[in-house]
Amino acid sequence: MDSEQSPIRVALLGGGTVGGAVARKLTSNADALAARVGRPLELVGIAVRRAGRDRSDLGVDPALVTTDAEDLVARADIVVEVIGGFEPARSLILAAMEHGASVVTANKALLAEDGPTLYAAADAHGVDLYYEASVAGAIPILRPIHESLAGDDVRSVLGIVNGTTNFVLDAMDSTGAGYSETVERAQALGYAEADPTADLEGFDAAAKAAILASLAFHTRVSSADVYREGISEVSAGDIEAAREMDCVVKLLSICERVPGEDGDGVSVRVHPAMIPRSHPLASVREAFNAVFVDAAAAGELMFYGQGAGGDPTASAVLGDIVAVARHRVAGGRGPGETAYADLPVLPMGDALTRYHVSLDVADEPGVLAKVAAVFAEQHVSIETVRQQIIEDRDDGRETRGRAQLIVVTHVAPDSALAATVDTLSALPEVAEVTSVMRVVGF
Ligand SMILES: NC(=O)C1=CN([C@@H]2O[C@H](COP(=O)(O)OP(=O)(O)OC[C@H]3O[C@@H](n4cnc5c(N)ncnc54)[C@H](O)[C@@H]3O)[C@@H](O)[C@H]2O)C=CC1
Ligand SMILES: N[C@@H](CC=O)C(=O)O
Ligand code: NA
Repeated sequence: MDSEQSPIRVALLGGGTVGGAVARKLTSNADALAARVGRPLELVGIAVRRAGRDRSDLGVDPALVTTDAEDLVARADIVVEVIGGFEPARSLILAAMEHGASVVTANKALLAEDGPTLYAAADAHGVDLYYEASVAGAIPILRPIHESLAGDDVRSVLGIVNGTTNFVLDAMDSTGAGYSETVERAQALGYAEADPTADLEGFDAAAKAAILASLAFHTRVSSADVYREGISEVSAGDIEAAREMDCVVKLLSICERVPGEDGDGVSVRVHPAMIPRSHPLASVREAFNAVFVDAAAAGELMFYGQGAGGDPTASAVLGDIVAVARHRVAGGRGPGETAYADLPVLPMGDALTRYHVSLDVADEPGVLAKVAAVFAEQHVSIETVRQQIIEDRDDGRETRGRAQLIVVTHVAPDSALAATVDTLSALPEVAEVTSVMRVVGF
């Protein structure tokens, strides 16, 4: 039992982008934090991977820096895990809980893979597990869903939850900057994960979608359940096609509760999509994030802010530290996992989506009818179709006998749309399917 005057001991695992910012704010804002908690927070150590590096950037007594994370977790009331990845993060979190420490983590990859194990350990040892920083950085989104909306029924969560990919797509659209140079800038600014593949291939956004869906629908959703496409296949042609439609391309995380005759299911997916420039998500620039939540009684709610970077992420981590420290002072714990609904996660093929398809076709009689027939065979209804003659790129003269067809569909099962594109690609009249992109928000 903590005594009334003794400080609450905080151990920090990881002193990188997020850990460094947390260490600096814990130290520089110590008095205000103590007043908010009702007891001082004492930083008892920072575990790092390698000894001997100059860690003056952390702004703490160098004696606090250690490579012995196992020893550190045994000496803390609150353990803050900002190492990332699966191991040793998972073992250290479990060890911390065994020692009776509450855990604050920003580790979406681990939570989305193994959240139930962490929650079970928190229950078994009567401690808190808080992770607001793991989704959309500084934006308060998990506690609003888990606590503020606990009396409502969430119908959908739609958002931009990866700063790196938004930064890259935004730069490609607005400045025409190249893909690789923009990724390097995102890394230098501390947005990208250590391995940017996690960002660029959508793994980071998929982990966040799994966490959001689990909380929103009271159902266990893991990263493996999430349909995922990243942005590495998004070409300058796709960005241009979007611009011609007065749209932008965004990497969206979409979590929906889908009513069904045999009971509801959930659809959880991450993929690039075209959205109209007039849509509020289109104005989310650089590394910013935004999340829309639609709940039965509340209606639509929008959350916007910085989703990545040291200080913004530290804001969410510190909020969690204060929350769990207050529980220590008052006694008791915050809410645990609610997975009672146990809804099935539906396959991507069943998701209802819309496609934008650009085709380079032979400009001959009957081609449009043949293309339309492929859509009809799959029961995909066409909303708009536009044809333009393809011009010679060098001298602006028309290229004889070729045209571009741009088709936007109505909503249909994703499997039917995918099959339509496969069949179109094999048509002799179709020289090339130049762009395929899902469309959201029209
Ligand atoms: N950077 C960001 O904008 C955000 C990061 N996150 C999450 O926060 C966590 C940390 O991310 P960053 O600070 O960006 O990573 P980082 O790579 O900058 O820092 C990780 C730190 O962990 C330390 N570390 C690695 N292995 C260790 C070990 N075995 N023992 C002790 N320390 C070890 C490293 O030395 C480094 O100081 C990750 O889970 C990440 O997904 C969440 C939201 C935003
Ligand atoms: N790499 C992530 C950091 C936050 O989670 C991102 O780019 O959003
Ligand atoms: Na957050």
